[in-house]
Amino acid sequence: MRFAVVVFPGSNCDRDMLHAITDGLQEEAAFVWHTETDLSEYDAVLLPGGFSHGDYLRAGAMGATAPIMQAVKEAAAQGKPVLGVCNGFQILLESGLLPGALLRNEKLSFICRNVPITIRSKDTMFTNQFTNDEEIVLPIAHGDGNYFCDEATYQSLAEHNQIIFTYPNNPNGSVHDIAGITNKEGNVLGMMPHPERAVEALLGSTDGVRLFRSILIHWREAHVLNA
Ligand SMILES: NC(=O)CC[C@H](N)C(=O)O
Repeated sequence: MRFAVVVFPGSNCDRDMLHAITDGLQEEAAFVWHTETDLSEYDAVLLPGGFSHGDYLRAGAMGATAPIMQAVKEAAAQGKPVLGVCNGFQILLESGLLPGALLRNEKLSFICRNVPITIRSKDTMFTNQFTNDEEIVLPIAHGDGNYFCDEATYQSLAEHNQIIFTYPNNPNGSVHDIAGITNKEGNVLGMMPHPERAVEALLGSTDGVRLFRSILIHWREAHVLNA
């Protein structure tokens, strides 16, 4: 399986993301610069964390206008897995691929620590290696991680099982403790916690590998086992 790691000016988790795929998952991954326009040779698209364009204007707002985003939208429309982590989540929201917005953390300070995360749905291509209500540990590292959507959007997210991760101890003020959501089709996931920083026991958690393995297993079931 071939993963694209999209790199924006100011991305700083792109190498961790590549490492998670090539070393954690033992699959292929390549960097794709934000000015590129074609992702057709990839099976999945990863938008890494960081500070694209220095978070100027709003975090993710300028990244969302990059030439590569048209190709990301095409990949999403084709049903390919698209994962945005942290700044990648911010870019997915700003580009309209996911609903809602990420505001400044409630207490206005940058938070960088491991936190518990609850799996709310294992029935996705990103979470099939977990169990429902399982608690895992992932690092967070953000200043703008306070997820917000209006009540109607929340009701729709809940109704369509699009809320995938929540915080049992809400660190940033996110509405309804939301840490990660998918689109209605379930193939675009945005999340604030960093699975790519949780792929080695030495660094405190390997729970992130199970998320990447979920994508691989889903893809193999759809493309290899049925071939
Ligand atoms: N680790 C990150 O991706 C940081 C995200 C973002 N720019 C913030 O501080 O909110």
